[in-house]
Amino acid sequence: MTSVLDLAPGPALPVVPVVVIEEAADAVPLARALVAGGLPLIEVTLRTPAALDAVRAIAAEVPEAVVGAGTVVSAACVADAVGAGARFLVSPGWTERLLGAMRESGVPFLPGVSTASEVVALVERGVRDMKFFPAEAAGGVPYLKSLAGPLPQARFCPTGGVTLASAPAYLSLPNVGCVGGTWMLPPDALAAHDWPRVEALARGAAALRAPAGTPADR
Ligand SMILES: O=C(O)C(=O)C[C@H](O)[C@H](O)COP(=O)(O)O
Repeated sequence: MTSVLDLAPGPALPVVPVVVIEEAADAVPLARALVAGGLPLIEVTLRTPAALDAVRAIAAEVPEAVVGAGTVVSAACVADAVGAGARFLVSPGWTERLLGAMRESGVPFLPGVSTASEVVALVERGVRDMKFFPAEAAGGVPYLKSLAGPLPQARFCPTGGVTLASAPAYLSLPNVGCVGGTWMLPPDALAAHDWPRVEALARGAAALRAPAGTPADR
């Protein structure tokens, strides 16, 4: 199956913006700002009542975006997200049941891990791409560096506490395909509908170099 990391058109993307949306009406202008800034792969977290409507609106009205769902923590979330038009799924963790539902959904998925045993268990189940969450709190760059030795087959999207300043160190690691974060979507900019600011922050994130050797570079 296609990896989430390979979904966006064009060159490999260094950053997946993670959206926490309060107002579904903001979804389309927000997605357009992210796309204009160069971040077409958009993860909408299912944390707010507006999330599914936001996924639906972006899927219907922003064809340049590849919208997915985050905070997918149950089989019901998988069904809701795919039903709303999510083209990929991201979870902060995983269970056998959730992994089964994500596999059956037919769309690419990134299950979350924060320990070596969880990585081994996913590799054992044929999953190579995973979210490393919560990246900073779980050990950050040194932790991922340590995993690359014994588990080089796993490729990570570190998310959780990652910033514009810390992203380059992650992106320089051989086992990092991209990073996820919310820093290009400050709550005050969203509340003020300051889409030019979101676009500018997205542009800064998109300008971070995608790691060499990510699929689009091969
Ligand atoms: O909701 C989810 O599914 C999550 O796993 C958590 C998010 O990926 C992080 O909360 C990212 O947020 P920042 O730390 O602000 O970059």
